[in-house]
Amino acid sequence: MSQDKIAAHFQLSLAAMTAAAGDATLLAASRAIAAASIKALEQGRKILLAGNGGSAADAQHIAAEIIGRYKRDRAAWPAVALTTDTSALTAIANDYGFERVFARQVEGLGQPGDVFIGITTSGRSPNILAALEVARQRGLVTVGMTGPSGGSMGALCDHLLIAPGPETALVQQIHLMAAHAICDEIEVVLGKPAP
Ligand SMILES: O=C(CO)[C@@H](O)[C@H](O)[C@H](O)[C@H](O)COP(=O)(O)O
Ligand SMILES: [Zn+2]
Repeated sequence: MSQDKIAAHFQLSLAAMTAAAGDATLLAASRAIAAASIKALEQGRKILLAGNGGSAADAQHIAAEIIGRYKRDRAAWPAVALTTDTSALTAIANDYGFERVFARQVEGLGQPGDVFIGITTSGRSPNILAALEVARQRGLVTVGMTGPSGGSMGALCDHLLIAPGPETALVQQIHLMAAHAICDEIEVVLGKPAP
């Protein structure tokens, strides 16, 4: 691979990030997700997250920022990625189908007032849509993070962040940038140094 070709990946990323930075709808959604997360954490609720593939890694990354820390030393806040327990994932997939792997965990772990963040760049992953449905039925705040093809998720989501990336990888990059901004806001508002 030529260096020019590698540089082109960075240029594409730059263009996608520039589009995202000027996307008022995305910025408003990010603010709203931060506010909903702050409200839930203030009330002692938790944040659940799920995604497939790279978005599973993003779910884990975001959960780690919240329960560990982003930039500030402060109390731990409850956040769980539903992508990590291979025993639960394989049992649920084996017994109920892969479509239920997150929905079943939301059913077991989710409480009214918790936040569920479902990440799907296409907006079409059945296991994320099923989990959003269960989350809504159980009274969780439902958040979707998706790409340009995921607009129909809006029917299942209290807050929907649509990243204006032209392909999955760039949508993922925008999701992660938005998530870091959201974590930053949560820490600024709630973060006091740990005792
Ligand atoms: O990371 C990547 C591509 O960058 C892949 O692993 C990607 O996440 C997988 O193909 C996922 O299955 C895509 O699912 P989704 O984002 O459409 O819900
Ligand atoms: Zn990837």
